[in-house]
Amino acid sequence: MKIKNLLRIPQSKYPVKAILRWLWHAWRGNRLQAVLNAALGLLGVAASLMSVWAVQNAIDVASHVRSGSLYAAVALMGVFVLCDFGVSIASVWVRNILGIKAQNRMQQHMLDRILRSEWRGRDSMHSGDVLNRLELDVRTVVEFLTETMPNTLSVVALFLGSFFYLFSMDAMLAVVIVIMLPLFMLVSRLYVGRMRSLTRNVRNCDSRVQSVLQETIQNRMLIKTLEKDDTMVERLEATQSELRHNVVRRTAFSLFSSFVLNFGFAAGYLIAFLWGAIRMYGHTLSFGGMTAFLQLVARIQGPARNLTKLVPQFVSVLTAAERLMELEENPLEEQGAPLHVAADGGVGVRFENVAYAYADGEREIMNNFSFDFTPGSCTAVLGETGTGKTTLVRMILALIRPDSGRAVIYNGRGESYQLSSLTRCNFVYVPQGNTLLSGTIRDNLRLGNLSATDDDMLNALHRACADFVGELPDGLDTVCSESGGGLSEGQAQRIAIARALLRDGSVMLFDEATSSLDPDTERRLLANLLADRQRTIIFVTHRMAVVDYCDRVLRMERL
Ligand SMILES: Nc1ncnc2c1ncn2[C@@H]1O[C@H](COP(=O)(O)OP(=O)(O)OP(=O)(O)O)[C@@H](O)[C@H]1O
Repeated sequence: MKIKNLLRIPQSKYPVKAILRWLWHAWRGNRLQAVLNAALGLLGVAASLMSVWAVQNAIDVASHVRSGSLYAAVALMGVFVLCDFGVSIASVWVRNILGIKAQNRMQQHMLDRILRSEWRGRDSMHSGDVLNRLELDVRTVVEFLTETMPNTLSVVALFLGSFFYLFSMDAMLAVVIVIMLPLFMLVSRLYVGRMRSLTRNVRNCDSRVQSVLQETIQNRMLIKTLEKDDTMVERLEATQSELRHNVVRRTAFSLFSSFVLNFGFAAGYLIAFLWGAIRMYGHTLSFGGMTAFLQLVARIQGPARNLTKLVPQFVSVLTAAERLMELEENPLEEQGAPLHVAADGGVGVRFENVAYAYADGEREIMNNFSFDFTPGSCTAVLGETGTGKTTLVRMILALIRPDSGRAVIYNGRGESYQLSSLTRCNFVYVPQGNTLLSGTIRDNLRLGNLSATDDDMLNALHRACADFVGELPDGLDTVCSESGGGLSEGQAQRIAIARALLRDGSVMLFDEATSSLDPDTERRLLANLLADRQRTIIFVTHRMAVVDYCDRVLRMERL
């Protein structure tokens, strides 16, 4: 690889200033741990510097340069060693216990932010990528904020302390070190730029590997039936090989940089040694002084080495923060108290001249669309595939917004409100397919209403024609695996309907919600649902049996 190529700095998405501002906000949530770590680090520095002095003192006493008790001098050395032990035990405790708390807090914050943001009809990132960011990038950022940064403080303090000690012994050498600092800054700037892009590539590839793994595991039954086990393993190998390639490039650059750095350190130590030896030869430095001098040079090189080790960590955190900032790119939905529309005289939904096209879509899905789902009505929404039925449901639930025109929820009192995330509380929605989560049936039903009693749940299950739950050996406590595993599609669908019925909304929205039911169960379910005519009902369906139960039909046409 050409050295010129190694040093090339590519552009990054966010300016460093914006990333640092983001990190500063994140740090404010983890102050306690960071401050504790910093305090422990500084105590460690104090103990370390005192032990340099104690060693010099003991050697000077032993070589009669200074008077005093040798035993007391060695005992003092012991005390500082013990202090060092104490500090390191305390910092392991703080790191492990408070560290996991800080990580959990940041994960919760990020998840909350993702859930509250706008969705716009399609996720821009693969869920495997999002998970990878929530696990690894959160860990990198938290470790940096709560460990690396406070440790940097102590490393800098140790560096400065040693520097002034050295200055008092040999001003000339200390000044030479200061002169070298700008050179170090320049080299590290080049290094950071290049390393950032290499790290970004590695992290992106790692996300892709996780995405392939997750999708394969999630769909392993489908893959088995398509007999594509080998294809998926090959796909994993292809992404992994890309990851390996990027890791090799980063490692090559990292080794090259550390070779240059270590060469510099080794040369520095030899020069310092020669300098001290010449002074000792000329009797301007004692044996104890020479020992302390070499220890100090090592103690300056130690923190300087540590500072250079911080640079790759700094690079990693810039990359991790950037990837987390991308998770926060989607704007937040309107936040505030839910807007419950009073159900006096029933609640309806009205579309007035609505136009809509997906941002990345090729055509308009709605154009001058008007329809009134009047209070208490039961409407069947029909239409060929791709005509926009699901888009209509998304708009009612305010997951997407009209490009023009008005979509409102209103009641018999004449109050009307623009559909938004705040009006979502008025809807009871049963989506297509199996939407149960892992946990017991009770856990799933509680998602509909956290305060529902067992009686409420059994009542809702009865209305959803899911009385079979009562006959299961564990009843409501029956455990389902992911996506309602252990239940048939039709059983899972009816539990999902019961879950929706437990929600207290005035408008019920069913998106192909009876597709897995046999005709008899479907008829009983529809009769139960329509017995409650206080609610407005919207069925998106292809099934004629459903249409027979509805009093109105909305036919969606392809534009
Ligand atoms: N997130 C999206 N981005 C871009 N285009 C989309 C998006 N979601 C849907 N579409 C397009 O919008 C059109 C309407 O889709 P929609 O899902 O609303 O149809 P549908 O009537 O519900 O179809 P089906 O009966 O097959 O469920 C389709 O042409 C589809 O390709």
